[in-house]
Amino acid sequence: MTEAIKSSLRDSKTARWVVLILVSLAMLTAYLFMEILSPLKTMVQNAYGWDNSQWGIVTGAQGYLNVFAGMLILGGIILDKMGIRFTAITSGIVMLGGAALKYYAFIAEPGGDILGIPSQVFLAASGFAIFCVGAETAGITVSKILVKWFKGKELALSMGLEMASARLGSALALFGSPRIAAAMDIPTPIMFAAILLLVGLILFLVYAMMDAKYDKEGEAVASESDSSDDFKISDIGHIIKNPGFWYIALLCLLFYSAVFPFYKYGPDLMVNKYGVDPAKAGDIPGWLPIGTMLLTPVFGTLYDRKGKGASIMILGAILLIVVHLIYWTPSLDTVGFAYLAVIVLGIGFSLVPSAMWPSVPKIVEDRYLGTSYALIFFIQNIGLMGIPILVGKVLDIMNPGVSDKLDAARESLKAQGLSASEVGDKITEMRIAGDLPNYDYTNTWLIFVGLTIAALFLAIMLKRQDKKSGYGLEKPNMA
Ligand SMILES: C[C@H](NC(=O)[C@@H](N)CCCCN)C(=O)O
Repeated sequence: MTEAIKSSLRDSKTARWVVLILVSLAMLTAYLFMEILSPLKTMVQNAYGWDNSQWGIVTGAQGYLNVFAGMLILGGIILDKMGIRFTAITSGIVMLGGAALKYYAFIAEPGGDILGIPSQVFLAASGFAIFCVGAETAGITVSKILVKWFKGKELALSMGLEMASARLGSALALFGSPRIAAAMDIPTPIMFAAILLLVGLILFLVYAMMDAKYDKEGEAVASESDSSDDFKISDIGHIIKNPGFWYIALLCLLFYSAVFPFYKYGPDLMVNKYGVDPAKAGDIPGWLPIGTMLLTPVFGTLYDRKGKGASIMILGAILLIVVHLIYWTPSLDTVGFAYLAVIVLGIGFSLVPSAMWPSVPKIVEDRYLGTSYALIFFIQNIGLMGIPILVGKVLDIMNPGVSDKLDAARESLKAQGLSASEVGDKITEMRIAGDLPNYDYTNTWLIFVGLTIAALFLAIMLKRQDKKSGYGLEKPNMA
């Protein structure tokens, strides 16, 4: 009888799936906020006069605290020391705090400079940097939650479904945000997304109650004492001596740098190169997360059953080169090509992660797994920070005078007493009519082409190292 009560929660399929729904929806809200501003680049620039470098400062803020202040590593240590409940709730609060600051930057439109950066840009970047500390920590916490509840059961499936839910969050932001901004104003979608983060925090609180019950039932002792997912500073020395770790970490950096920053610049590319209406700027890039939701589990199953992990990563990198070459080629400027490229990107962005993440346990020993994932995310964040900044800077350099012309038009409209939203709408109209210039992305897009070529090179090196070290990347995961 006592045994039956003890094991009731963990063995309850319903409880497990309730946990999965709670944390998946919480991650949906996190990924939704992560991309809420991405499809608004054209509108934000038209309304507030940010140049591309300033856009890069805000969208690259993902890594300021996670990389420079080592918050991702600290998040791993906090998770290890303070446990799942504390870290889940704290990360929810941190995300909400960062989101509130970002919203304030847009609603208050503060004037003046902070550290030589326009106050609005500085506060929006600070809010996003804080939010991303919470979001990355929430990501590693949710993985640990799923291991706790699903280990030995439907673990891979639960992880796939949680990832699909997160991708749905990105898609909702890309499709919904510009429509809401066009119908209302720019701060409104940010406010909605912040309110959803509050819902995400409530979901984490509900989860914490279930988790406390689970632990009370005593079953958790075994799983909590399984320290394979814990972050340990002492492990770092062992991990970085492994060449396979470096290949996969750098591949992750290059690969994700060619994809996630696409969310930040792709919608504006659609407006400037393909003539898409800014209120629908996220529609074409929005098919990327939808495609990956469906395809990642398919390719994951393929890898589980048939193997060929290193080859899958090589194929994924080749597809990414094709995609970015299509976006780069000036003559391929009809919407059909934009859709074609995003479909191929969806296949590539499903292939690589479905092989990359399950390959890590083949390269590093189980006891170093938690630390390895945190380190890979840390290295990945360097790219997620650096690439948006670089793309913004290069875009400004490659388009001399464009921001100045937009600024001059904005100033004269402001002088007529129009609000930021009204100025934005007018500038948009003038750009569509050809009275004001658009940005030419051609040379700038070579950054993405270069990243994908480097990713292909690393994927080939990883396959060679696999042959040498016998990681078994080409072997199926299932016996
Ligand atoms: C699993 C993986 N997640 C990450 O790579 C996170 N470190 C970064 C998420 C940033 C989202 N803009 C993924 O989402 O594939």
